[in-house]
Amino acid sequence: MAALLGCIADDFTGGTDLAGMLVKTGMRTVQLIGVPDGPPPDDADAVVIALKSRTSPAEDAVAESLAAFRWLQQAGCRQFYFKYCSTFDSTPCGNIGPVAEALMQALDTDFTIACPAFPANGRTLYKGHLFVGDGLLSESGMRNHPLTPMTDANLVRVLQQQAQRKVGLVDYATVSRGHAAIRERFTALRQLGHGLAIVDALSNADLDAIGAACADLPLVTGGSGIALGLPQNFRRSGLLASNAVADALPKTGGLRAVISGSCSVATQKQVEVMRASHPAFSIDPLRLARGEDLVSAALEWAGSRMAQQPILIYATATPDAVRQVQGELGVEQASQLVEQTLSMIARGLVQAGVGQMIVAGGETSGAVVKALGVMGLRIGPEIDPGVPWTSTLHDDGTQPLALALKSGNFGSADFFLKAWSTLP
Ligand SMILES: Nc1ncnc2c1ncn2[C@@H]1O[C@H](COP(=O)(O)OP(=O)(O)O)[C@@H](O)[C@H]1O
Ligand SMILES: O=C(O)[C@@H](O)C(=O)COP(=O)(O)O
Repeated sequence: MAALLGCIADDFTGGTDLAGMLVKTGMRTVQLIGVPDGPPPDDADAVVIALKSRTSPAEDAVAESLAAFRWLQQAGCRQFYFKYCSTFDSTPCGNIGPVAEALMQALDTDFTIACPAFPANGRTLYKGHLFVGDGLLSESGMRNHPLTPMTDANLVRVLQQQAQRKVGLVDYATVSRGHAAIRERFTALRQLGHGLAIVDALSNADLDAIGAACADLPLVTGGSGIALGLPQNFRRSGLLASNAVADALPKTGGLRAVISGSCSVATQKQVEVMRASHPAFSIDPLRLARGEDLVSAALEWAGSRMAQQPILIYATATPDAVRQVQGELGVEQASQLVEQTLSMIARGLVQAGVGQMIVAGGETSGAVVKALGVMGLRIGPEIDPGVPWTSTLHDDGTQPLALALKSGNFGSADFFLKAWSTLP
């Protein structure tokens, strides 16, 4: 049977976050890296196409997202999902609005929602304002993000700056009254000429109600949270089995390594914790810019060390250090140098016997996964909310690798240490 839900994720960690959420709710889910050439898998209830488009210019993000959409449409999907970050990460030019509107046009629909809420990870929305933990988005570590600094927590305003259509709000007073009230508000907003609506949400119960209200929307957009409520719609219409077990992974072996190019607050703590007890190698972008071969140096350093215990290779740095590097090299060049270096190191590590790897950072994961020639990911058990283990799929017979793509801001402080124990 054809897949039911067709998803387009704007980065690779976001893709596994969404795919993990769908798997937890009993949908058999496959994540594909980029738009595939071949036919769709015939045993998936949901397909996530992961792009690396979050920081691309809007025209490129739109073109890639439309190509993914067409493939998913041909695969027979009945509803479409545009997944972006739970902290609404977008560059100052912003491509969440343009991609959402291009997909609306392709689907010939005049209304969709935008809801990045993910309460299990502390992302809640109230009166259109996004909170990260106890504070506003604009007061969180996201204000210092190297590529997508978020300095305004009012998402109605942020999305309106990126969109042509009018952006409205489904506020908490409505959401707390349940799915029928939410649906009525959709109708009212439509009649008032709004094409997009930010939706408040504080809890998983709110996400269930929002999901139910979205049953007839051809397109939903959001973080991974609102995926919680969608599978139930397919069950109600008899399209999805009620108790599918969807997170089985093959056993893998091999050496263990962590690659981190994320400078987010959670990753900084995780790097600090791992460095205290495990071998760690730091990548300095200014040394890279001077032409030093840190790929060979890191691989040589890793050599015998990783036979003993998991190793860490990281470019993770404080906001001040990142600002200094970006001041000298420029934002683009700094991130490209780091991403390219980490992905070449990842490839070298796999060639040297690493079979289980954690990659921290969305852009970083995109670069690494591409360098490893991964075609798709099977989704396995969750390590922490939003981060599942996955197993790589290759089209050239390469052995699968156990890979965890960790979003910058997800995971407990000991994530890099404890994750191995949840591997099958
Ligand atoms: N020390 C550094 N200086 C400048 N840029 C860096 C440094 N370390 C990492 N970066 C870049 O910062 C970006 C972090 O983004 P990403 O990998 O998406 O992490 P996150 O998931 O935390 O957002 C990447 O492009 C990475 O190459
Ligand atoms: O929704 C989320 O927060 C994540 O799934 C996500 O997209 C994180 O992106 P990065 O922080 O760039 O890893």
